[in-house]
Amino acid sequence: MGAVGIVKLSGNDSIEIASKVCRLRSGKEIKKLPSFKLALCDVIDNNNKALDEGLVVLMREPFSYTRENVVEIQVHSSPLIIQKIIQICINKGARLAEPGEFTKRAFLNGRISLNQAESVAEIVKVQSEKALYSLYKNLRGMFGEKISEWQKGLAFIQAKIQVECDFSDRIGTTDLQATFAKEINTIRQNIRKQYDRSKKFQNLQNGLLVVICGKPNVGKSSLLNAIIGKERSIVTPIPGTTRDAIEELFLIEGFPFRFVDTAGIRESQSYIEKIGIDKTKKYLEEAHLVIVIFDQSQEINKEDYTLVDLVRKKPHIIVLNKSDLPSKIEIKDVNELYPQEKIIKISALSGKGIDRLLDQIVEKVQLIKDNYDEDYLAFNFRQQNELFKASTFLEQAQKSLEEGFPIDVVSIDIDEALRCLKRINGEDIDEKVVDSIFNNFCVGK
Ligand SMILES: Nc1nc2c(c(=O)[nH]1)N(C=O)[C@@H](CNc1ccc(C(=O)N[C@@H](CCC(=O)O)C(=O)O)cc1)CN2
Ligand SMILES: Nc1nc2c(ncn2[C@@H]2O[C@H](COP(=O)(O)OP(=O)(O)OP(=O)(O)O)[C@@H](O)[C@H]2O)c(=O)[nH]1
Ligand SMILES: [Mg+2]
Repeated sequence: MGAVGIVKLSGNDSIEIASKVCRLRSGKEIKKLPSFKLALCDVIDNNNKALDEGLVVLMREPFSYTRENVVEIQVHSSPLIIQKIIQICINKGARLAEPGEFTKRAFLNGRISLNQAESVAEIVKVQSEKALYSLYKNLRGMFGEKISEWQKGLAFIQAKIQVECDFSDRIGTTDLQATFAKEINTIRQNIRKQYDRSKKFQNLQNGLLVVICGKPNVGKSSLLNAIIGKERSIVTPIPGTTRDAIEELFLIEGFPFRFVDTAGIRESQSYIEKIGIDKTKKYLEEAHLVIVIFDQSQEINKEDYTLVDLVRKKPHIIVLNKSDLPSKIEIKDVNELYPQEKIIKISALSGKGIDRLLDQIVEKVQLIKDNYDEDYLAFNFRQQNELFKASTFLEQAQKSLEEGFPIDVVSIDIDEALRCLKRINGEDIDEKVVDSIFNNFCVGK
């Protein structure tokens, strides 16, 4: 396997510009090439001198990425060659694409919705395998389909409410109003569920924070190194070695985890060590999961106890390290501190038990295995916010119905909710918002 470099041109003049840059080996004219058929060519500079051989392909409007005429020139992927070709294309009348411009055109020309376009931006920076499969579904418009389904449902309820409003002057709660309220609630719950899943997923996407803590010298840094498989954190027999928190990203079963090795917690006189310990406490507050380590070759002492309160409210895993040394801790003593916790024996030094610990981490972060189904999601704050607003408007509509408010009031809230859903797909949206979305893309997308 290998990689090639591609220079992509889109727009009315793209075929003409490409004809001046590429000379087909067959001697034929580029503009006569059929779409989607590669042809061998020489790339020529401003003096008609060939600088590389390449393959060229036309994708004629409207059947292209942007729905405009697109030409791609595939060459050897040397930055110098690519740079030169770009310069030659500019001399022949092309200009550099703005960040996200190809995808923006695909959106403006109606090939994809805004939420599909946004998934392209996410795809290029994807960190976890799981996210990849979800993003593919967004890219293929499955989230958009779901939104349309909700829109249709709401529009239908809206119409039924209007009919009711025109032909009856009943005010006050009726069976019919209760039915409408129930129907709205069903859609609201689906929207809310999608919002919650999306938020949860964002946590996964950013990497779940797993904080390793324990008193000094128990083997926290050794454990971090053992998990990630490299000597990232300094290990010495001197208690108080780690001062600053050390963070490393590591994938388990396709999900990113941010593992943090922290300064050992103890009463310290050292100014620097105190700063480190404060940082540990901050990390503990943010942690999604805490790994508490004991050194089972030493008896439990009061420093171990100080940790109990700090991690009580967090999901945690208890680890007895240095299992290769004679044991001085009874499991039942640790159980007294952390009732109901399964205790895992490991040796960070030999690596024994680390796999079991990783399994336990995945199990502990339950949402990964159980609640995650590789489905389409709202991937960014903009989309999540629209879902949240839509569900709030529907809650309001439902309440108004249940409390017998005039039908117009209900109608306004449903309209607002519909508008939120529309904006996710990019309808009815401010041009400035569209610009700011695409400005955050990288060039070439
Ligand atoms: N060489 C190359 N590879 C690439 C891209 C590209 O632009 N060029 N893409 C850039 O992101 C992605 C692929 N996405 C694409 C999506 C649609 C079309 C396209 O031409 N669609 C037409 C034709 C469909 C057909 O013939 O089946 C269409 O939808 O009408 C091209 C690329 C990833 N790989
Ligand atoms: N025998 C044995 N020694 C270990 C094991 N894990 C760590 N050690 C040793 O214990 C000492 C302390 O290890 P570290 O990983 O630096 O401990 P720490 O918890 O990060 O210590 P501080 O950063 O000082 O809080 C080092 O000498 C390690 O080699 C183990 O599983 N078995
Ligand atoms: Mg350390």
